[in-house]
Order: sequence, then C-alpha cells, then structure tokens
Amino acid sequence: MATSGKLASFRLPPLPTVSELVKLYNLRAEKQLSQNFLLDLRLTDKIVRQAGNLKGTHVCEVGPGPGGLTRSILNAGAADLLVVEKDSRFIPGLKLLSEAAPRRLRIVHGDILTYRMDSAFPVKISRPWEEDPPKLNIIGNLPFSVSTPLIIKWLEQVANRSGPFSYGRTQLTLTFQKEVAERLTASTSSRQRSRLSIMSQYLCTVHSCFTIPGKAFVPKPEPQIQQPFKLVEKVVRNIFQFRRKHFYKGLEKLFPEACRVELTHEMIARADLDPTLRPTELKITQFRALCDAYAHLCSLDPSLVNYEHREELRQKQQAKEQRRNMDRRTYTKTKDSIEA
Ligand SMILES: C[S@@+](CC[C@H](N)C(=O)[O-])C[C@H]1O[C@@H](n2cnc3c(N)ncnc32)[C@H](O)[C@@H]1O
Repeated sequence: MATSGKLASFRLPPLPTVSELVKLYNLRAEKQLSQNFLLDLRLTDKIVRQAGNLKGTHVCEVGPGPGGLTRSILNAGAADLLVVEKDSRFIPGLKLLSEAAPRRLRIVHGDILTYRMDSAFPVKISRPWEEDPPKLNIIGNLPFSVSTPLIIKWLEQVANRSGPFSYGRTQLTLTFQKEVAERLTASTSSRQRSRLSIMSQYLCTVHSCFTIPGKAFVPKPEPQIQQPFKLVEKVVRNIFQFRRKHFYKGLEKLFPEACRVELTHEMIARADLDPTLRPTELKITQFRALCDAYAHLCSLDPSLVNYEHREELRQKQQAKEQRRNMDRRTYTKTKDSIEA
C-alpha cells in the first residue's frame, strides 16, 4: 500500500516452478483456457515497463494465472491491482500473493469477457477524455482464445467511452499472438492490413513493443491441431474445394472410389460432426477432430496417405487419351491394310 509516497516493504512468495505447475495444474490438459505462462520475472518486468510508471496507480490484470506478471506489477509499485482469473486452480496461489501485499491485490474469480470494469475502480480517478489518461492501466498476457473477441469488445467500449474507458483514455498493455499483433499495427503498405487494423487504429494509437520468443512460454504454444502439416493441409484443401457445399462432399475426395462412401462415413462418425455443415462453418476444434480421424484411418491403411483424388483423375484422363490414341492407330492401320 502506498504510504506517504513510499511503498511499505513486502516480500512476495516465489513463482511456482515449471514442474510444480505441471503437477498442480495438469498443464497440458488445459488447452481450452490457452494457458501459456510467462515464468521469467525479467521478461514479465520488461512487459510491465512498457506500461510506463505504475507507482501509485490502479491496474487491472487479465488472466494472471500463476502470477508472473502479477508479481512484476506489484514490484513496479501499483497501489491497487485487480486481477480477473477464470480458472479456479490459480485462486489459492493468488491469495498467497494478496496476503504478501496487503490491501494491494484484489482477486476476481470470473470471466473477463463479462466482467463489468466500469464499477471496479474509484470514480475519482476519472479524467476528461481530452486530458491525460487516468491512473489506470490494463495489462495482460491475454489468453489466446479470448484475445480477439476481447479486443473487439474493448474497441467498442473505447468508442462508447464505457467499461474501462468510462474513466478516460485507459491504457492497454497486452500481449497477442504475433499474427494478431501484426494485424493490429499494420500500416497501409503491409500485407497484414485487415479489418482489425482499421478498427483498432481509428480509435487508438497502437504500438508494437517487442516480440516475445516462443521458448519463453511454458508450455510452448502448440498448434491447435497436432498432426503433420501435410496431413492438415490435405484435409483442409479437400474440404474447401467445394466451399459452398456440405463439407462431406470435399471430404469424400480423400478416399479412392472403392471405399469412398464407407470411409467418409466413418471419418465423420469418428469426428462426431454434422455432415451438412459447410466448410466455412467448421470450427478449428472440428477440423482438429477431422484431422485426427483421418490420421487414424491412414494408420489402418497407409496407402491412403499418398492417395490424391486429382492425381487419380489425371491418371484416368491420361489412360483415356492413350486408349483413344491406340484406337486411332489401330484404325489407321486397319485402313492402311485395307487400302493396300
Ligand atoms: C496465456 S495464460 C497467461 C497467464 C499469466 N498471465 C502469465 O503470463 O503467465 C492466460 C490466463 O488467462 C486465464 N483465462 C483464460 N480465459 C479467461 C477469461 N475469459 N477470463 C479471465 N481469465 C481467463 C487462464 O486461466 C490463464 O491463467
């Protein structure tokens, strides 16, 4: 707590180690909440420094997890830190932190997508929009699964001056997946320029601070489909070849004619999907289920791996042309011999 301009001394409990986290939280099982943690305090200090001087300020941290950034924010001197965490397993660890920094850490066990931030901080910190920003920062190593919906929601709240922006021009210091960060900051000449670039830049001044290497995350961020790239590309390419039809139409083309109907049926059943969905309606998790089902079928019949419908069509066409040429040659020969 800030007392006469100085921070009362406090000692935070150490961050859990990787093996403690793996044991405590069964990390690998928690893909759904996108739990990629930052456990290097030098790195979390560096992220927090991007937010400027936090001494005596209010901060909201999104998804504190095991509390790496949380420690850095407290060490930077924030007077009032509100953390919003969805996963109950992190709450006891956060409570320990809160005891070590009395009256400086408030814990909300909830979902940042629905949490009302407009009543979370004292009204007296509000600043008129035209003036300097209020002493309120939002900081977070955002859960990948919510970063895009969350930023869209916040941009709308910037426009309406509601939620965290009811206090004024509240500053955001956030980590994003590299591709999302590139789109947020893309300028006119960039290939990443997209709707997100315009929507964010018409309302905010957006800066890219630095790139966090993948190896800094525990566990390392993994692709959402754990199959070889070639297999995923093949499944996705076949499904999207008829983008307006039911997805099973494209899926069928993964299999040779003789077993096409049977294996398409089996793949859809394994993936537990409604065959009348269109390719554009399928979620990543559904593509994952399809790729896993296809990998299983390939393990039972490895000849499927190299099967390509287009190649089959090409060969059929070639055979047809050869037959036609042969017929033509036979005909000329017969004709020649009659004439002779
Ligand atoms: C990528 S981890 C980052 C954890 C921590 N900040 C760090 O850097 O190590 C994302 C965290 O957000 C939490 N989370 C996921 N979805 C959330 C949501 N909708 N609301 C609040 N927290 C969420 C997860 O449980 C997890 O702790």
